[in-house]
Amino acid sequence: MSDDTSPAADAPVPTVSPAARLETAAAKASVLIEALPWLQRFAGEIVVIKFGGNAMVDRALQQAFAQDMVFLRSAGIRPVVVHGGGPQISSMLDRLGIPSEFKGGYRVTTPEAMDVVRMVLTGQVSRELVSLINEHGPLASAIAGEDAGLFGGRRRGVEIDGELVDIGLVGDVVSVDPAAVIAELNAGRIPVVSSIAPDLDEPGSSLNVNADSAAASLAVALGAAKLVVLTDVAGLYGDWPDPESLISQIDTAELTALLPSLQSGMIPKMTACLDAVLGGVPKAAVIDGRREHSILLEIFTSEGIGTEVVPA
Ligand SMILES: Nc1ncnc2c1ncn2[C@@H]1O[C@H](COP(=O)(O)OP(=O)(O)O)[C@@H](O)[C@H]1O
Ligand SMILES: CC(=O)N[C@@H](CCC(=O)OP(=O)(O)O)C(=O)O
Repeated sequence: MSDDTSPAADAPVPTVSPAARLETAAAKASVLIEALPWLQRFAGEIVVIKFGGNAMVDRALQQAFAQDMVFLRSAGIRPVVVHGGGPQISSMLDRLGIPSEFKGGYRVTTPEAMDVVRMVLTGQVSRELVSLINEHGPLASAIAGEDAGLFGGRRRGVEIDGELVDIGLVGDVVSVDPAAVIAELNAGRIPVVSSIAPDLDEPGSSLNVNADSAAASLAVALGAAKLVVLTDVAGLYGDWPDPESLISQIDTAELTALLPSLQSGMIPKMTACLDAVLGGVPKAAVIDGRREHSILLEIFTSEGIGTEVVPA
């Protein structure tokens, strides 16, 4: 008797021994069992995940990320995605011939650049992520920080060599009304949030907010159990770029002391983790988004991966 799934008569005979197959099956079972305390710990909890622009440029990584979000949702966790898009914004500004530079890890944002930031984050990056997640079911919905009063922002400069430097339409999130995100979560959806905030001091104008910082503000407002930041390095290096200096755990006091020595994109990222944990989120982790399914390893295994920030 034969059906569609039976091997063809001339198919090669599998060479794996029954003992090896049992061993593989046992290893798979032990991975599932290792996940049990973490499934129990995070059941029903909100986890805010920041998906960084540099980890998003690869299509296969984006697809794996979308699958992971659906996995978390199906396992009873409530993921909220905050996405970046720095490289995508830079590439569009380049194509349009609009000059762009970073100061202290933040993009100097002119009104012309701000239009591009909004277009790329809400019209391109967010849409792509929503459609990838929705390949697995009608789960994801996009929310911009400008929608339904989600974020309120205030302009900020950056301190360089002790001097406050103006970087244009760049802001911090100073108020969060998470009602729209909670409504989506309660409807069983995976909210996908873009980091733009209306300027509270300039009605009608919006601010470019670093996505790490927006993710931290949202995690605090939602009372998230964890903030996970996916990026394009293994984690925080104490002595960048010495590969031996990867830090696996750091507390808020140690991080506060280390912060002034950090460079470029790590400044907003580690400030975000610090603010999240000081704001009551029990743990924040920076992990390597270049490794497929790294978020599952971070949430469901005892060791975790990358750099974990914990209260002092
Ligand atoms: N101490 C450090 N540890 C790790 N990465 C660092 C450090 N200092 C600077 N970096 C740089 O920060 C980058 C991550 O920031 P960024 O490019 O803004 O990431 P993302 O797009 O994920 O937000 C890394 O690729 C690395 O080049
Ligand atoms: C003020 C500021 O720098 N905003 C960022 C917003 C996007 C972002 O944060 O993207 P990543 O997470 O990929 O870096 C920018 O314009 O690039």
